[in-house]
Amino acid sequence: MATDNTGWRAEGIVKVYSGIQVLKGVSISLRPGEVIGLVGHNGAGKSTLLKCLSGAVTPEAGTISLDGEALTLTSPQDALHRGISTVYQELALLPNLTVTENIFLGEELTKGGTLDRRGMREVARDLTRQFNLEVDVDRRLGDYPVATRQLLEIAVATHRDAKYLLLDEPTTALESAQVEQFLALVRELSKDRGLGILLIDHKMSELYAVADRIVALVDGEVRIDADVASVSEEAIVEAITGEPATTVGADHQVTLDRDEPTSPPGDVVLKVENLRNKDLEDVSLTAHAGRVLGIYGLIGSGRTEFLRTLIGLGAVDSGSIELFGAPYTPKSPADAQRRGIAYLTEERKIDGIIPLRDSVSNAVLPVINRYSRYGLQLQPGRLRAAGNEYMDTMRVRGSRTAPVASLSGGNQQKVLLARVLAQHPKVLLLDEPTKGVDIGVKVEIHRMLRALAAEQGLTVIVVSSEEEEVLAVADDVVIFSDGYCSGETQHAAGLTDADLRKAAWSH
Ligand SMILES: Nc1ncnc2c1ncn2[C@@H]1O[C@H](COP(=O)(O)OP(=O)(O)OP(=O)(O)O)[C@@H](O)[C@H]1O
Repeated sequence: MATDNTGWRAEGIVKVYSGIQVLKGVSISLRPGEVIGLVGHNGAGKSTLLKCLSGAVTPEAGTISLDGEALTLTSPQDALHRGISTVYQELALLPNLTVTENIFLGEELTKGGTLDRRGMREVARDLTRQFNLEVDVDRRLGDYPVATRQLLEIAVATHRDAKYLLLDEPTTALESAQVEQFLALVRELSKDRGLGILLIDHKMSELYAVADRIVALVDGEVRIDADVASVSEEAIVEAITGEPATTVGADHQVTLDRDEPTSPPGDVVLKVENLRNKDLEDVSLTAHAGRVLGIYGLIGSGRTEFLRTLIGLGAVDSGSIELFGAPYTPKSPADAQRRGIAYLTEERKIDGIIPLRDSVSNAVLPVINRYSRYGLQLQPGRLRAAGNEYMDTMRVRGSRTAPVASLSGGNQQKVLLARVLAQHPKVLLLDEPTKGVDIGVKVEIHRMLRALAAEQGLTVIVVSSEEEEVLAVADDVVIFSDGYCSGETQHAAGLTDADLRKAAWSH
């Protein structure tokens, strides 16, 4: 805790949603140059705290002060003018505007009463260069991958004279090289430029790499607030999950018992040969029943486009696909679903959740036909019961009747996984399945996916930017690079993080 008045301090913050105290009197302080790592289970209240501190929501009780002076923040703009800049989980920049327009949104430069387009473009170029972002500042932001947009959000946040930076899970969309770049940036911004940074992150290794202090929130209360040197990862994992760290594992060692027998490759379920389209140069691979196939590759390597092509969202210009031994031409997501393929998107906000429907409906909507008697009359009771069961399996925390958009980010991700399970698929295509999911549940999801393959004979295909995740969950691994996949499969058990990174770069 700060002993003098420098920095900002929040005390006794209480936030209530639907009669429930989501924050139960949280106190936290941040000094210039300091990095706080804020951790906690999905739904612990981390994003809500950040929103209270940035003026996006008003707490029911509590005080915030800056350098000893009491503050009442009325909006994020208000906070911004006082030097508090925030990057939320939901990206806020506008995809239809250019990179430059996004950087200056609402704060455009003028010269002689007119917009100074040239000046703005120059600043934009400088800023993107500083952040090693290879973007054309005149292009639409929406043309760039999520990772680029995420880094740009951070660039924009620091650009506006920020003294304090609040970041909500900024690394979920980044791959390892970009994460390293981001962590270096956090160090530079805090230690060289003196910014105070509050960083929400589920990955212990990232927090231990940059944080000076760790604050762990559990069910809306501060459970740990300690210098990073004085608190062990195990203690934090235990506080968050309520289980000893030895059974859960910190994120960098989320490995399952690799001695467990993996089933030998069963029938070939999916065989892709020389698949080509505008995003895929030449992709061949084979996936078997009863196995988990990990697809590893850098962002832009074609891994996401490949999954989308398999469900009919990308054209097949040439090459062949066989599904269960018969030729398969992907037509549409609905057709793919009828053939037993379930797909989890990486972009839950764009083509995932239906924000205004509740979580149970979100999980079961794609299989609604199964619950209508004689194809006519819906059986809502059975439907909800089934939905609730999947919510339990995925340990979704939060209201099941409120709009799913009011659930925490990690819990929304779990709802989407529940939706995939509800389809009783034979083939699972999962793009970044544990994005934003907390440490405890992440391990559970890995176990569940392996069990679905080993015990029920499903074919599970997982795309992940995290080497640890690929190695923890997959039996076999293929590498995507620049739209190519040779089809050469390696056993995950013998591989290391470094092997994967090297392979992805050297193809
Ligand atoms: N606008 C809202 N309306 C109703 N409930 C909300 C709203 N925003 C958050 N909540 C609830 O507050 C609780 C805390 O959510 P919050 O998003 O702060 O969690 P979190 O710790 O950031 O989780 P995650 O790690 O999943 O991002 C959750 O139970 C969530 O459903």
